[in-house]
Amino acid sequence: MVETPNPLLQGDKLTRRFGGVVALSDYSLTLGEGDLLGLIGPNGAGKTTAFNLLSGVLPPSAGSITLAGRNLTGERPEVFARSGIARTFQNIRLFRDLSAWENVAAGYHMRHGANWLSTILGLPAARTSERRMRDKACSLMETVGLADFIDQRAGDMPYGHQRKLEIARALATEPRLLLLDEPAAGMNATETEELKRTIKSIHEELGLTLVLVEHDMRFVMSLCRRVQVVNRGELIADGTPEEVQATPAVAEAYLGKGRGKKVA
Ligand SMILES: Nc1ncnc2c1ncn2[C@@H]1O[C@H](COP(=O)(O)OP(=O)(O)OP(=O)(O)O)[C@@H](O)[C@H]1O
Repeated sequence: MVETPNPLLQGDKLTRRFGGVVALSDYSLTLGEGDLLGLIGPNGAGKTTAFNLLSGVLPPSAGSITLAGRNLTGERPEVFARSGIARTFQNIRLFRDLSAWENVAAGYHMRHGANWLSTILGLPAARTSERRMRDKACSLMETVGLADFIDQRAGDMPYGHQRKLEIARALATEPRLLLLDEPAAGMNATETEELKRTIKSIHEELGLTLVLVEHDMRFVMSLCRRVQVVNRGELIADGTPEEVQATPAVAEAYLGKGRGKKVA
């Protein structure tokens, strides 16, 4: 296990049951500022459940979640978001008919609250704040490599760009911790490489703490210095990519399912 003094996030013995199904059992996670963690595991292992608990989408059946010393256990997702935990979802959830920058601006509204009425009425203060928001949104779109797509309708953007736009929108909530749920899902090799660069730059330049769930092993192992593996709701490994790959339970978790998937 990894020791982390002054943790940013502490998930302690998190358990989630759905009727008789234990989706996650006694799962613990401690993250320091600036950590970049990959969470992997076979289908149905409990990864999405872990993300749902860490972002407040679901309350845990047992256990606790603390962000920078504040106990968030049982709070609503909005409270998690305002406290600084942002996430993306497996399925793209953009406002398809809005422009790319407006989607990013929606993230600012989530964080700071929106005065939509003054925006609609076109009051001068609202116009100034809209300009400011557009500038901020553009700068984040630059960070994720979408500077050329500011005014494009989100629904018309290529798939890989839409996924990066979701990341920009999550960044607009000014998170302390960003959870990325299968960010490379459905991407081709070029898009995946671009995404890797984007995540690296968010991590290194913005110094953001990140956790990502991903099925693409190569992607996780080459990006994350720390990897956790869950299987059947239980944490079975937590360490460097090399340590995790040398853990017999990890090979068993993948190979034992008869899928012959190599952990590499
Ligand atoms: N809302 C729910 N109701 C009942 N069972 C659920 C629910 N959500 C998840 N489960 C069960 O909990 C277990 C863990 O599911 P989870 O979606 O967290 O796994 P996962 O690792 O994200 O899987 P995948 O890689 O396939 O997305 C599975 O057995 C799943 O069927």
